[in-house]
Amino acid sequence: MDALFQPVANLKGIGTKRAEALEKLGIRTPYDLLYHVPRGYLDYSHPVPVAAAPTGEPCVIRVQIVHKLAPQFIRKGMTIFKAVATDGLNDVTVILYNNPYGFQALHTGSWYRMSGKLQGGLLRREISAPHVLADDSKELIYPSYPLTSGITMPILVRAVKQAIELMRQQPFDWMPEEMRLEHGLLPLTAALEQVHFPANPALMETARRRLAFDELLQLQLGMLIRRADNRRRSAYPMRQDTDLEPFYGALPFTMTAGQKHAVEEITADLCGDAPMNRLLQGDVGSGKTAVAAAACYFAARNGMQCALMAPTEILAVQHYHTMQQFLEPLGVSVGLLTGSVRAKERREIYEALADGSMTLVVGTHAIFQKEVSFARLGLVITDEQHRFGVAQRTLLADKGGCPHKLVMSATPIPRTLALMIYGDLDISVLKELPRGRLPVQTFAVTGKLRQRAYSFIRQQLEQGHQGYIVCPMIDDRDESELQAVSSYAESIQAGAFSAYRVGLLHGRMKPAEKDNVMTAFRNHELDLLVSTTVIEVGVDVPNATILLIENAERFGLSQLHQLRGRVGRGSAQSYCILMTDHVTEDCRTRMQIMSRTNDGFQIAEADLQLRGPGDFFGQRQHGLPPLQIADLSHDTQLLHEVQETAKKILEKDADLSAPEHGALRLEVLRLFRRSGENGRN
Ligand SMILES: Nc1ncnc2c1ncn2[C@@H]1O[C@H](COP(=O)(O)OP(=O)(O)OP(=O)(O)O)[C@@H](O)[C@H]1O
Repeated sequence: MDALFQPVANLKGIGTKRAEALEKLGIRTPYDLLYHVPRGYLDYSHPVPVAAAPTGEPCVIRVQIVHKLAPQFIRKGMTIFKAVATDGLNDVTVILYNNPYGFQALHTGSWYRMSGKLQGGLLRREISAPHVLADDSKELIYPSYPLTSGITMPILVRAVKQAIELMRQQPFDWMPEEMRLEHGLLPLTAALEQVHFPANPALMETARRRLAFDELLQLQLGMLIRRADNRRRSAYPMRQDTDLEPFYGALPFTMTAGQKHAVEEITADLCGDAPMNRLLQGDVGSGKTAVAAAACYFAARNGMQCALMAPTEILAVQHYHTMQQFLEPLGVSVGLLTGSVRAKERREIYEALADGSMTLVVGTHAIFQKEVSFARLGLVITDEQHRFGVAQRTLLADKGGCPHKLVMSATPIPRTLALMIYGDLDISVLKELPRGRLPVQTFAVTGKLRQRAYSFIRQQLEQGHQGYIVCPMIDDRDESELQAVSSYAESIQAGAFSAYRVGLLHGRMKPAEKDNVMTAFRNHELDLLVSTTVIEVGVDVPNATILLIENAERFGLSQLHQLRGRVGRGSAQSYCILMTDHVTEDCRTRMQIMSRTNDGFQIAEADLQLRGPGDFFGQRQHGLPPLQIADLSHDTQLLHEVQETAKKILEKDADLSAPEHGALRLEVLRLFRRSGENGRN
């Protein structure tokens, strides 16, 4: 078993240079190679006759080399090698580019299977740069691996075969047989072998299932252990009898039962000995900010300072105003710390935070600066939505020993998935929206109806409401796109909306300019705001009742839902118009889903199905180790089984310290090490 964990350079055909290249793929040992699973497979088992091969489509043919032509030297760096082959009935020309070794390996008179795309007419068919396999090969399904420069497919295949051989000599499996049989899983050695060189497609699936099970189980265990670790730390416990009534009494509305319940869960955590690590999940507009404010008030009454981090200046300013409105009348001092706060004010805030005279600071990543120190930081609130990296969160947490942490997210995700992704957090969910909210009515229309849509918007503005028009920009730095959005705003101001006050907001504006526009919109000095997606997260102007999204096809479902959440935040009926001339099936499906439901959970689930978890989570830094085999959106059944298993394992052995869990523990560490960070602390 030892050789499996020695440097990969020891394998035949690898050496130091290739070992360095493999390191780029995260491969250091033969064991790592075993987990470098194929991205796909080339299945040579069903060749078709040359005459029946569809032009330009991937297929496999079985041919004999008839004769090889002289190489054609085209220019420096380009030599073409050709051979004529036949399947017994029809000829096909095999073409290789700059591949003398591949050409040498083809022998006249021998039979091969070739995978590629056929081109040319019926009389002169060609196959360019095919993957080639000797016809008498025992393995007909071949792996196709992610590669890196200096490592070709044959090199990797040869190395993987050696790694498999090493594992075969001394098979091992961390999973007890009983568990394996209970879940119908292959032994580890067989699974690793079959995932690389499957005897048939069914076995490949079974092998993947075993490895996906392992991966998910290790992820789940890692998250749960981290949660348990967190519980063992000690935090400053707050007083249970802290009176929240003054806060509730000063709120301009009555909290929903859901909000109150979330506040209870949070304050119970704050009174515990261990630091809180909680996710507050709620659909768009569900009132998470008020819950966060209650938590800040509670901490403040206990003499602790709080930090609330927003992703953009616009949101930081908005949260700052909200917190001021809710908390300052109750004697809680609130400060704003963003990149555009002037140096003098900033210094004052630094001082006030350091000497403890300021209780709550709201800001962007400006809060991370090393000049910022707190007298007694007790609570840190961030928004998962806000794409703070784990590293940044850690930085802030470091500023105050072991503060309580609350993460807010407006992306409702299915429960099994949440248990996995946020396995290290406790979860509070806001299920209902504040009373009196009406679902946003949503329509998908084509550009032909633009004038009607504008007239509909005018009706809303006429009634004293406000509206947004969102113009997507692919690239914020692209001058011509920026120009297009600006001209759009100018042209509607001069035309369809000449009787109204139109504002423009885009990502390239200076923070102070953005702030001015948002303030004007909030104060109803503007009726209509043309905006790029900077309004996407969290902007809260309840008087806005109409939203038009141009080129709606450019957005994924979750993003459309976020955008739509900018209206329907008051008691008036709100509307969302999705404008698109796109007619693809996928786009139509998205528009239909949006028109049909306002339920964030349903939308998130549909989004997950349509795009897969990679895109769904997008650039958001959720701090999860990258999964190589399992697919969080499709392996739902497996997720259930894994969660049950993880629970059972930890009930008996909370930190996997029992000797029989030694190997499993190593695997968990390996998985988390792959993510390059120590996670969500
Ligand atoms: N219980 C309530 N009753 C009435 N209005 C409420 C209540 N709670 C919050 N609101 C108001 O609802 C609006 C939305 O609240 P908030 O901005 O906290 O939503 P959110 O959950 O942060 O949404 P998003 O994820 O879209 O930012 C705000 O204008 C807020 O003042």
